[in-house]
Amino acid sequence: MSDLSSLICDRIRDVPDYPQPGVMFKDITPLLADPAVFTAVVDELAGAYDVDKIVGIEARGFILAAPVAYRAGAGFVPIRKKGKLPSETLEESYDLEYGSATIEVHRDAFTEGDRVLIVDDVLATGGTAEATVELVRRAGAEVVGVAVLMELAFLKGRERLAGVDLRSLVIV
Ligand SMILES: O=P(O)(O)OC[C@H]1O[C@H](OP(=O)(O)OP(=O)(O)O)[C@H](O)[C@@H]1O
Ligand SMILES: Nc1ncnc2[nH]cnc12
Repeated sequence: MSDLSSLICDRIRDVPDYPQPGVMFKDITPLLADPAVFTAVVDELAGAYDVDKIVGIEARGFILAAPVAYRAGAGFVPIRKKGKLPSETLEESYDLEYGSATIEVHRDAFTEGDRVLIVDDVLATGGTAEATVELVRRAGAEVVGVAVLMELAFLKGRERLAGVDLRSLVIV
């Protein structure tokens, strides 16, 4: 395991049975509160891709994706839960580890052919990431990759992202 991966592991707290029995919740708030680790994560992701836009997924994805966009000199595009974006949207519905949701992106969020990196905190079943890839492509952009802090390998989310470059800073 790399130095950064072990720092990340040390700063992610396991919370059993949240938000429902049987789920081991990966809480990133200790990592966010540690300036050295938070900065190292943002720098690592911002330096690894040549993209026009970074996409962040509400809500935890925003916390990582916005500083990555700033550091990379890229634009930031929010993917929001249904009903929060004010202009015309595209939407996708999906299931995740502990529920289901519908997400949206503004129809005009991208310039045709924009190269895009999707950033989120956790990849679990992959439902959220798969729906986001679909939305970005429907909106006319190219998905260069998906980057997450932590991948829960036993939920096999990676299998739902066939053909997509997936980078997980930690795989558990
Ligand atoms: O791989 P999946 O099974 O789809 O799960 C991963 C998603 O679940 C969490 O978001 P959540 O919908 O809980 O929203 P939040 O960021 O608002 O807490 C997490 O931030 C990912 O986006
Ligand atoms: N176990 C988990 N911990 C944190 N975020 C999640 N999103 C989906 N499953 C999760």
